[in-house]
Amino acid sequence: MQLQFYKYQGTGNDFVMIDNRRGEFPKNNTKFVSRLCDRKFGIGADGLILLEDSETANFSMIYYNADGNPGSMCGNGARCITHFARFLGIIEAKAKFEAVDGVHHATIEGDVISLKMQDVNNIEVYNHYCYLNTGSPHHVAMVTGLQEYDVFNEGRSLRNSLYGTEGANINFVEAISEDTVNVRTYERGVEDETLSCGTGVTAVALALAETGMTTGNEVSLQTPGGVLKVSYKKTTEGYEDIFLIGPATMVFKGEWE
Ligand SMILES: N[C@@H](CCC[C@H](N)C(=O)O)C(=O)O
Repeated sequence: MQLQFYKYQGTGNDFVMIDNRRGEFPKNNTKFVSRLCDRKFGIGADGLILLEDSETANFSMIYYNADGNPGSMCGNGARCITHFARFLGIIEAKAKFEAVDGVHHATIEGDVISLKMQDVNNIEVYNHYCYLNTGSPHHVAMVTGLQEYDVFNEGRSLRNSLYGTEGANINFVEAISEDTVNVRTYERGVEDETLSCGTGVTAVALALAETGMTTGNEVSLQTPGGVLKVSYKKTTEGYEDIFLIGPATMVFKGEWE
C-alpha cells in the first residue's frame, strides 16, 4: 500500500501523522499500525495519528498507540496534529477539533501550541500516589533520584499489578521547586518509557495542586524530551481552564510502499 506520511514530535513524544481525509487508511489493521510504529521494521514512533474531516469542527483526531490499538487522549499528539492542520492549510492560528475525549480548542504561535484539556473533577489521592484521568488514565508518584530511577521496570510493574489489563500510564516525579518538577513516564500501549507524555504532565500538575505541593496556577514540567507548561484554574468542583503548552515540529515526510 502506497501511503504518504509525516513524522512529528512534541517534546520527544513522536508520531506518524497521516492525512486521512479521503478515508483510505486501513483503520482496523492493528498489525499494520504497529508495523508503521516499529522502530526496527517500520518508520518508528510512539503512536500513529490520523487527521480526518469533521462535520462540527476543523478536523478530527484518531490516535493509536505504538502497539496498534486505539489509544485514549494523547496531549502531545494533539499539539502535533494542530501543527499539522496548519501545515495542511486547514487552520491558521486557532483550531477546534474532535478527539476521543471530546472537543478541544488549541492556539498556535510559531511552533508553540497551547491546547485546552477537558475539565478534571476527580483526583484520587492515596498515601504514595494519585490517580486521575486527564483524557488518559494516569498514576502520579513522587520519587527521589529520578534520573537514576528504573522507570521501565517500576512503571511496567505498577501498570500491570495495580491497573490490570486496562492499565494506566505511570508518571514518576521529582520536585525542583514549588512550581518546577522533573517527570518521567512509562506509557501504556507503548509499553516503554517515552520522552514525554502530555496528558501525563497535565496529570502531574493537577496532582501537585490537589496535594498542596504547589499553590500557584501554572507548573513547569521538565521531561527527558523538553519542557512543557500546564496552567489551570482550581474551582470548588475541581480543575478547569487547563492548558498544556509546548512546542511541536514536523521532522520529516516520506512514503510507505
Ligand atoms: N503520549 C500521550 C498519551 C497517550 C495515551 C496513552 N498511551 C494511553 O492510551 O493510555 C500524551 O501525550 O498524552
